Amino acid sequence: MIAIESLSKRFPRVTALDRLTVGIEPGVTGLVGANGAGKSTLIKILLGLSPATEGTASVLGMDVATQGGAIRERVGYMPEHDCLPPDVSATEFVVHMARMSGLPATAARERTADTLRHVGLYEERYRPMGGYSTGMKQRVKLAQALVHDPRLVLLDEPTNGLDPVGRDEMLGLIRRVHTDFGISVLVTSHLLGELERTSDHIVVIDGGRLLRSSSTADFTQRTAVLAVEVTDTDEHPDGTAVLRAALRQGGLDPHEPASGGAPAPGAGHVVMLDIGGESGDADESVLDTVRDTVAELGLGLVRMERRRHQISEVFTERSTGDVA
Ligand SMILES: Nc1ncnc2c1ncn2[C@@H]1O[C@H](COP(=O)(O)OP(=O)(O)OP(=O)(O)O)[C@@H](O)[C@H]1O
Repeated sequence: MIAIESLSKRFPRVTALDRLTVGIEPGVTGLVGANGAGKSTLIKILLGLSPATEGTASVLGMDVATQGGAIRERVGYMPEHDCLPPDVSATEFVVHMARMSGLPATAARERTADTLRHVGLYEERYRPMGGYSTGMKQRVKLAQALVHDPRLVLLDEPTNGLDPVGRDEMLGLIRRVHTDFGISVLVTSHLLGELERTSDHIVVIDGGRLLRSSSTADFTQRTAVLAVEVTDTDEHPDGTAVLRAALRQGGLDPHEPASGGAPAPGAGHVVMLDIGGESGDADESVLDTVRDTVAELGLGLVRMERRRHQISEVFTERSTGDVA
């Protein structure tokens, strides 16, 4: 869908993209990076709206430097910021965008009605958009990106400003853009864990550089971790500290739960251990060691739970130097 080769974008004082090389396959791809990582800059270059300083990129086989117009005919784009005229209705606006994309008047009206229904806007689509909630505005922005039936859509922070329920609904809609219509999606987010369930593939950029590009499953399964939750006792008022020390003596390498993301209930009493390798199969002897250590210390064992890494942990580990 997209081929990016050694792409750089330098502004006078900032390098927004730094020799980025990555390929995007059909499906849903999450482009993840902190604010300022270069996501919006990349999208603007892919649409042919902003020239790269160096390097090349193509979208659906078309060169972004010379075929921007043709790319924008076949690609849908949902910009990050509020961009809707307040005094026209969603229907008027989306019909207009469909006409701009080259649809004849009748087809534009039909496609607009279908698309607005698909994103969950009904009677309110005849009202001026100035009175819409953020969630409704985001839906209109998604609808105008889809109305001309593109092969690919680029969605820049579509969950921005939404509450948790609105976020989940938007992510569900995005997933269905691919499953129901076969349209490929490149969707950005600065929230690291947000796209885990929505995307087939995750690309992480940081400071304009590629940090990692892999399937979502690879991201979260690469290593298994064991969460061990214990109670405190009168003898050991800090159960996790004493367990960590004892496990280290036993040759294991326990660590604290990653910060970021909502702490799980009881997170203050959890010790994490990396177990198993690429396959995620735990070495049984590690489980035995943990159980015996907890028993010898006389702590209560609340749970031993094997779980997958979360994307946010990839970042946390990176910053502490554990993962290249
Ligand atoms: N027109 C511009 N002139 C100068 N600097 C720019 C311009 N556009 C972006 N930048 C800078 O380039 C860097 C990358 O910005 P970009 O908007 O691509 O990041 P982002 O990952 O999309 O973050 P956000 O989600 O906050 O928009 C930032 O440091 C930004 O300040």
